[in-house]
Amino acid sequence: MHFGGVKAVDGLSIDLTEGSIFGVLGPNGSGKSTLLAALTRFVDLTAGSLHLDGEEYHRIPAATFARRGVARTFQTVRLLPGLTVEENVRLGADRIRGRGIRERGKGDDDVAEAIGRTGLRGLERHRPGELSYGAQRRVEIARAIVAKPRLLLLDEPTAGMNQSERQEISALLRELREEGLTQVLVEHDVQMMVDTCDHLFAMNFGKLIADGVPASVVREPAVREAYLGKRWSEHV
Ligand SMILES: Nc1ncnc2c1ncn2[C@@H]1O[C@H](COP(=O)(O)OP(=O)(O)OP(=O)(O)O)[C@@H](O)[C@H]1O
Repeated sequence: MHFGGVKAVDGLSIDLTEGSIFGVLGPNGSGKSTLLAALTRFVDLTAGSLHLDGEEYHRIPAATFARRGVARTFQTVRLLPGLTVEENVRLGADRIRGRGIRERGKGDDDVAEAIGRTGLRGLERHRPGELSYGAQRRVEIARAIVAKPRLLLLDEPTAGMNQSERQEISALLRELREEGLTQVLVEHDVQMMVDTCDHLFAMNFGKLIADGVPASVVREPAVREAYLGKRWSEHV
């Protein structure tokens, strides 16, 4: 992924296997969000290819690609303020199945299940503005999982949260993994990444500088130099 002269993601090759949580770690501007955007077809690749179940998908339009079972959450909260929690979550199912939000009834079980799995029961009728920031982020996760994706990409889901809210999200992601949901998680909180992920990819200047078991990756000198040197003491 190049933007003019900026090599946002460059010569990167990764494999995601089913049922694991993959973390992407790297300093600001190292290409993490661009990688997620590419994986979900939000941007076109400059070169290279993407495969899902061995099938190429880098030319499939983003709108139809969502139906292949890939969902994402964004760096900033993107809920519709005028809708209730339940209606916001239902949007995730409607987007995939092409239904209108007012068509009630269908998919209600899925909506209730996603709300339950993300710990939002009792808040269905609230609007996002009435919820804590942590709860708003959980609504986003509920909206992303309501259509039962196979792959969930999360861009800094705990940004702006306190320690206990982060632990809550980490536990939720691990629960979803136990149910078989493969995830790619971008986060700056190193300890959370080590605690949550099965595998880490470390990036710098758009390139992969290390990958493997989280505890080993964060000990690699190149990773510490690129990222942890400055932040390690803040996070661990
Ligand atoms: N649409 C764009 N046009 C031009 N340059 C871009 C665009 N999107 C990203 N970039 C550049 O690509 C590089 C990687 O950006 P990206 O947002 O992917 O990094 P990041 O690792 O997600 O950073 P952060 O941790 O701050 O979110 C940066 O130099 C950024 O300025």
